[in-house]
Amino acid sequence: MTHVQLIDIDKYYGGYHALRSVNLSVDKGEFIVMVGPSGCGKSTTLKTIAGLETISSGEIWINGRNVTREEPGDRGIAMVFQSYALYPHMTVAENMGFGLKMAKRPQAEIEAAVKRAADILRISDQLDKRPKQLSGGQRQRVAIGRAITRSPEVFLFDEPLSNLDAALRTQMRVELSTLHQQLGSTMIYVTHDQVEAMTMASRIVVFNKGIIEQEGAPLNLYHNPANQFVAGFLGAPRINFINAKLVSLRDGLAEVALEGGGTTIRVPVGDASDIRAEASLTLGIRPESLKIGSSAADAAISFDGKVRLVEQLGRETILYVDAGPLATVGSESGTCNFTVQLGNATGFSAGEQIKLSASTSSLYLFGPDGRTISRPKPIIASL
Ligand SMILES: Nc1ncnc2c1ncn2[C@@H]1O[C@H](COP(=O)(O)OP(=O)(O)OP(=O)(O)O)[C@@H](O)[C@H]1O
Repeated sequence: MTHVQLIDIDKYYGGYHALRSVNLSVDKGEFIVMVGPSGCGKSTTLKTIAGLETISSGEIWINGRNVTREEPGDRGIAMVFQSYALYPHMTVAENMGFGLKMAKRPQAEIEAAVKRAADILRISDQLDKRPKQLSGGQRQRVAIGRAITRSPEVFLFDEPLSNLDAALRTQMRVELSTLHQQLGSTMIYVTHDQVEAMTMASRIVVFNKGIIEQEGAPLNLYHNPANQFVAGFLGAPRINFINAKLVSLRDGLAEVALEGGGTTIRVPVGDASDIRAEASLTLGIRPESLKIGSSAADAAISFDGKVRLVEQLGRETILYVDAGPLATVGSESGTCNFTVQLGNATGFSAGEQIKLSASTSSLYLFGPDGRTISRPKPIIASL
């Protein structure tokens, strides 16, 4: 059942067009995570749902009701911000019960709601403390508890974990996912953190310059990006892009010349009949698809490189490799950098010469307009 619906939302800040015809349907109980580069309109979208920003045109529906012109307090939502915005002079219990007190609910109901939320968030022993006596993680739990006590129809989260250290963030991520399972509420969540997006979302929505580029289940977006922007945005380390040119296109097979490398490869493509020879294309190779040596099965592309930096993370090893004349996109100062992600590989050192290869079945190809025209074949596990 559709729970939150944004219909053709446009938002101008003065002359600046911050949201451009945004359409989004959120089902009851979904966990939507909105991602995108800084300034792309994520927070604005969240604030328009909350009613903290008016929209220039379009409609917002929550639970079958057109709330476009309703006050924030009447929309049945609760929002948790990056800054916890707790009242310093109130106890934890008073902070958590404040919304209900303002709504003039009976004291017994407030106490029961605070107790329930505190039990869920495991802060029952902190209720008499003041915010300054709490750790960052505990404060954020109080802020979430304040949202829970109001039994909202929809939770909105604006980067709620970004002020916490890495360990606490991981813990809170698990707790928020558990909370979502327990409450079964609709949650809409903005983050810059890829891991949060990939692990918490039932659906990720990728924003760019005020539009939605693509939405879908996390792994589906990762494996089937609609375009170069989404492929470049999801994935850490980031996908490698190489400039290329279309030589010819025949029987669904594109002959593609890699710029600078003198290498020509053949890639099966989907609908690319509108693309002419000599058109500029971009080849994409995920860091985990690059193999050392020419070991990639059906190695379609292989080249020599020099290791510039080795990052050993225990579970995995990341190599940053300069690879001669090939023209990678987005690398600093015109150098050609490839990122290679290996399992826990030891024995590599800066300055070392290596050979890299990738198989045809692991390549992405993007058209002149950025649209995905070829993507890796899905791996079908043999039983
Ligand atoms: N109150 C405002 N007045 C004018 N422009 C604004 C206002 N709020 C946001 N903007 C502009 O609208 C655009 C979208 O802002 P928004 O805060 O939604 O981005 P965001 O995707 O949440 O970014 P970030 O990830 O950096 O928080 C930005 O270019 C921003 O500068």
